Amino acid sequence: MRAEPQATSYQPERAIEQLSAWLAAPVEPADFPKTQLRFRNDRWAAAVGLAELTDRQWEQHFGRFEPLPKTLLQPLALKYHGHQFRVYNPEIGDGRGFTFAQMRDGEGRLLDLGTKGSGTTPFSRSADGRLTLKGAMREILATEFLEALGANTSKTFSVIETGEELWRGDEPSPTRSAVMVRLSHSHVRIGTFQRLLVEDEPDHMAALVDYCLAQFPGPMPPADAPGREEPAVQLMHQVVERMADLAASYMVAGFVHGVLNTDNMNITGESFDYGPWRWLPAWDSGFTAAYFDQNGLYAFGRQPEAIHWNLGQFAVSLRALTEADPLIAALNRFGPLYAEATARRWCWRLGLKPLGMEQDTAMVAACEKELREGKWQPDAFFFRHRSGASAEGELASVFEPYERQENEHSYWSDGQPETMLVDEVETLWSAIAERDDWLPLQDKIAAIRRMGEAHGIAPQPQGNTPRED
Ligand SMILES: Nc1ncnc2c1ncn2[C@@H]1O[C@H](COP(=O)(O)OP(=O)(O)OP(=O)(O)O)[C@@H](O)[C@H]1O
Repeated sequence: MRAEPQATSYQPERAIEQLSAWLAAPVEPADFPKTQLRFRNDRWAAAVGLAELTDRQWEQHFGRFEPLPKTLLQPLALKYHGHQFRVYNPEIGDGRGFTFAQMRDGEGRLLDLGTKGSGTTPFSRSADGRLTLKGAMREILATEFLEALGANTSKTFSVIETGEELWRGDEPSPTRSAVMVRLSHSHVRIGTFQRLLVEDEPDHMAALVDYCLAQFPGPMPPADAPGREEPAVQLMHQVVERMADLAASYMVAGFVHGVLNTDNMNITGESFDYGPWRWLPAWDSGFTAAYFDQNGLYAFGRQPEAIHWNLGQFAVSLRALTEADPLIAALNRFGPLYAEATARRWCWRLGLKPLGMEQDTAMVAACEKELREGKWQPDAFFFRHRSGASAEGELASVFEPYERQENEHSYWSDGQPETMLVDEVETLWSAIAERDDWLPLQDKIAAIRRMGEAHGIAPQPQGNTPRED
């Protein structure tokens, strides 16, 4: 388990510039009518040496995009394609965002500050390049709640209101605008590789593989893995490992991402792009988040399969560099890795020490049965059964052999767990929309962080990074 991100000095980087001639288009930020700071993530600002900025400086950098010292010379809109709901779309790319800066954290790991809602780019098509304030608020809530539940997620770093009126089909309009900055170990997507396949740029793809292996290091493939000396095969194994863990983290969190397209799959395994997400009100594998997902492609229980399918598209892209068999061998590790990660994460959320795959898997199955039959709201289930408590009948005997963690944090004595159900999200938004009252949101963020502390998140349980501990 990792400690609190260490306060570190600011360490600017420009690694992406090696690739930008073919990976990105230089762009200009929008000139907004106003910049009003709404959220600054000082916890993570400290991790990259930016916590000392005054609010005024913060607005200049993350609302006006005045360059941070010694990092990228110009904002870079990244080029990518992607399968959206299984249909290939070659017309995407950063249409309302760019990589603004790169830096290293206290452990030398590369981080990007990427924007959303910062203006149009060559990839905007007919859209406005903007983000709604409500969309930005939803990004804050999703990232904070996932982080507190141990998922490997991008961090919402900054939200600044920008004073424009936006028109959206899925919000009462006009609606307020914002620009968001997120912190993430990369913005290299599966769709970034798909584009290089379609554009027939194998040399660039090889350079991108090398960049990923160097900047986001991971373990070597297993000793018996075919082709394990090849960079493309190494990257495939690492990405399969990370994505299996990502899929497990969604399931154990009871989280439905909603839009698991290949352009929303970060090579580092970090979850990102929080649009129509929902948390489960009940343990229902068919529960769907996005109103436009009529066929339930990205329903709760289909998320591991969707992520596995995306990995298949990653393998197809890497065929530009290597043979099929070693890639298929890597892909075939997904199922067992997913099962292992689910058992590990499930034990973690319940505060139980793992007893081995067979027993842990049986314990998860018994919990799922109880979740369904007892019609539990999932957060309430995990809260009540923390450290094997409050179980009756079959479940009590399943928990019995487990060594339990002491629940020392006061959170576990609360009457109710923190939840992130849609009604509360709407209530938090109403306070802002109707009264410009930001206090309920601030209180909620504080409560989520307290829940994270109770889980021992301070804040990186499995590492917010692909690097092995
Ligand atoms: N308002 C908009 N203006 C311009 N482009 C947009 C807008 N909304 C979405 N897009 C573009 O449509 C594509 C798919 O959008 P999607 O919602 O998956 O990404 P996003 O939320 O904008 O960004 P990210 O994936 O970086 O979080 C992307 O190319 C995105 O940049």
